[in-house]
Amino acid sequence: MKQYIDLCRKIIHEGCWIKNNRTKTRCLTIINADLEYDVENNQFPLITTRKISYKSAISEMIGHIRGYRSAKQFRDLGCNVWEANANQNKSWLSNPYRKGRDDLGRIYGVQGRSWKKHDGSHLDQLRKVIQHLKDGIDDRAEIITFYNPGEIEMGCLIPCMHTHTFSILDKKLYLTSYQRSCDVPLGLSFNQIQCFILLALVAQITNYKPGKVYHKIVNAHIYENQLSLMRDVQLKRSPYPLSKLIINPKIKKLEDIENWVSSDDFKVINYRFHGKISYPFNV
Ligand SMILES: Nc1nc(=O)c2c([nH]1)NC[C@@H]1CN(c3ccc(C(=O)N[C@@H](CCC(=O)O)C(=O)O)cc3)CN21
Ligand SMILES: O=c1ccn([C@H]2C[C@H](O)[C@@H](COP(=O)(O)O)O2)c(=O)[nH]1
Repeated sequence: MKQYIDLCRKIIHEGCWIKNNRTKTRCLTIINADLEYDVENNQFPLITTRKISYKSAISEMIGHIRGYRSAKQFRDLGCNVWEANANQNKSWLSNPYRKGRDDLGRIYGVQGRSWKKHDGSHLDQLRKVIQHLKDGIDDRAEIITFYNPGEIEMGCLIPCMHTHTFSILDKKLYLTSYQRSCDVPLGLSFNQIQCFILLALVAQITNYKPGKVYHKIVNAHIYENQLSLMRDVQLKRSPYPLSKLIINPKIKKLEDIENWVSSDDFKVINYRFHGKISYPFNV
């Protein structure tokens, strides 16, 4: 929790006001943040200074792993956070690539699971990385990237956590995750959980001990309409000790995640939290 609180304080003390054209809202912004999560010692980075819907964050990650492109698919898994980006942003609603209600376009998992190649075939980046790791291979490019500059206009949003690199060191698996843009009050509460479970899950299905996640953020911001809740409510609270995460040991392969895994396969132990805070969501 300390690193999250320090980041929020840093944005408030050192941030610059930047007008964001997409949302028409000003953001207090800093450039560069480095966070770490200790998966080896099961220090689950679930925010304690407000109640977090962690099941929704876990379901979102499962959806990206499955390559979902519709807000309905996310909803059916128990994650409602893509509804607004699919159906409320004016420029996406008039985008010719949008395939009707709930469509998100070629975002995140669509690129991760079916990157279009020059010859018309598709590349499954995640399957390649998992196969390599299982075979003990780290080619120093065990990279899954959702950022396809040639298809940006085909999605409702440019992927925020856009690249995940896995590394093997001393029989342990590490993850470095890159994020270009971070809504610290809302998005980061989810993204920390997602980085953690991505390493924990991939380590489990490739038979490695998990090590750490290194989470590298470029633009970290607090929207103007979120600032007083963060400064005067959330940051006034004292954090509780971190919780632990138990993942169903029956999850053994990628197909399990594709076919039956849900947020019910993730149990959070000892989650103590302060009351709910409803931050505004800027579409
Ligand atoms: N402005 C903005 N911020 C984001 O964090 C964000 C986007 N847009 N667009 C795409 C995704 C969607 N994400 C979101 C969107 C909403 C919540 C949110 O409203 N969270 C509530 C609880 C929601 C629930 O109960 O499921 C929260 O209080 O954390 C979280 C992540 C992260 N992303
Ligand atoms: O996983 C996510 C997804 C999105 N966000 C936030 C970061 C920004 O506030 C918006 C995206 O807006 P852009 O104008 O495309 O940067 O969503 C996040 O924090 N985490």
